[in-house]
Amino acid sequence: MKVAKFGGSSVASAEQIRKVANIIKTDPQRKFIVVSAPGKRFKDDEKITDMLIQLGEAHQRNETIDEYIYPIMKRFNEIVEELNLEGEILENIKNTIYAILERNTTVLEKLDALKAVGEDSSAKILSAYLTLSGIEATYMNPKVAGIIVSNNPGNAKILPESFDKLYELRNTDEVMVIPGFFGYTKEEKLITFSRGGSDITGSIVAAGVKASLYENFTDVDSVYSVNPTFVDNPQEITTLTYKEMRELSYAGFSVFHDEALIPAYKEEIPVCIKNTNNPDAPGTYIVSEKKPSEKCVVGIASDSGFCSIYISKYLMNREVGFGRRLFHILEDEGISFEHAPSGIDDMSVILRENGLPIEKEKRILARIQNELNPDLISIHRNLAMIMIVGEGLVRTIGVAQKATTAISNANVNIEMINQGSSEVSMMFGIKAEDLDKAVKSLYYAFFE
Ligand SMILES: Nc1ncnc2c1ncn2[C@@H]1O[C@H](COP(=O)(O)OP(=O)(O)O)[C@@H](O)[C@H]1O
Ligand SMILES: N[C@@H](CC(=O)OP(=O)(O)O)C(=O)O
Repeated sequence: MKVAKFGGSSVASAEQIRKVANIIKTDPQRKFIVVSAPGKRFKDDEKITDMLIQLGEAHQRNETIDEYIYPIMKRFNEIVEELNLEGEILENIKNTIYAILERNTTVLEKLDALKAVGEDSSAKILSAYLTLSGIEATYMNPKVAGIIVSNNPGNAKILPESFDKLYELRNTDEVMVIPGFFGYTKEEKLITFSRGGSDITGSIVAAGVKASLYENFTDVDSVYSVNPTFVDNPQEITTLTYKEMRELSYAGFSVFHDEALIPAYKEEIPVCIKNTNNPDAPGTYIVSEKKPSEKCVVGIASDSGFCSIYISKYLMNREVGFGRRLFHILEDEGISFEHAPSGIDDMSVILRENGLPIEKEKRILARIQNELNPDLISIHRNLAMIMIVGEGLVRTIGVAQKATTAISNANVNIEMINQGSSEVSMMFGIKAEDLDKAVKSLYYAFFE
């Protein structure tokens, strides 16, 4: 039996939902369906999740909310009407939104409950439409399904007891439609995963019911070897290992959430990325092992929005506990770091820029200065990271030289190189403004 997750672009309109129903119809193995909230129908369209967040923020500011609720209801109204569904669903969505706004909960809990309305409504709409189309289907709330999560609003983590509970759903005769993106704490509080988290729900359900395949339906035929916004018609990837995909999605392949691989990986459930608009295309398979290929690099991922804290102190290597004290300061300030390359007298800590707002920057620099007494400390913002990924990297000579030559041919300065800790990737830090030319040059060096 298969778990199929349909992303925001797959449920963005009535037309897309009809395609989804056909895909479910053509394969009776597709028993567990996970859906996102309606996403973008065209480039500059708005995602329902973003509209719900704006509504929540306006409510917090005590603004009138009608102008925020109206476009949300208009989107759902169009979908429900075009699919000829009962208007009762719309009433239900509207009442849910108002009930959340009136509830006496914390700001973050309220925002999470609002964000979940998108996925929850999609699941109700799709199950009603499947039933109308003659497929026995039922809406299944994540609480009833057993998706139990930690109490971290906007960043839930799955709790291990969820999987046994999900296993009990395994022998269903009906198609079960589960909203993605959220679960419930043991105290029954609704908490969402991080953005893009319906992929995580799909993987959790696949692991729980021990599916034979987790299909992730989106709007591209496959995972491409580079983000298609950088290069026209990039090469398609037919097979990736979990390790490769984890690195690539962490580093910017937004087609699949980087946290979504872990549950499927632990149960060795293959994942297939497929296109709702072209379901006959074979898609990209993510598996535990693949035949060694002649290509050592499978993908080049990149992301901007990083910054680095650079610290230099003569004889740092001899100062016992220097690194620990530095990380302790970051921990104390609630900051997680991404990478920490170091030398004899120097250390850099790479962070996501949104984790280091300007108001925190001053305090942290002062603490590092006072508590670690370095010779030099500086912060560099607007950095981008490029990750070259492939299981073949370890056994291929000359990859670093090929990559650095490609970056220098693009006339781009490398601010940082990180290789070694992960056997399947090599990372380069550059200025964000140089990202486009560096990625293009790397792509041509490795794939053309
Ligand atoms: N390497 C890549 N291969 C394919 N798609 C990619 C890649 N990197 C980024 N993307 C983007 O991911 C998008 C699909 O992910 P997403 O927008 O989350 O879809 P969904 O609406 O199905 O959740 C694609 O349209 C594409 O722009
Ligand atoms: N709707 C949520 C969760 C999600 O997974 O969406 P999508 O499938 O559109 O990436 C978000 O926008 O974050």
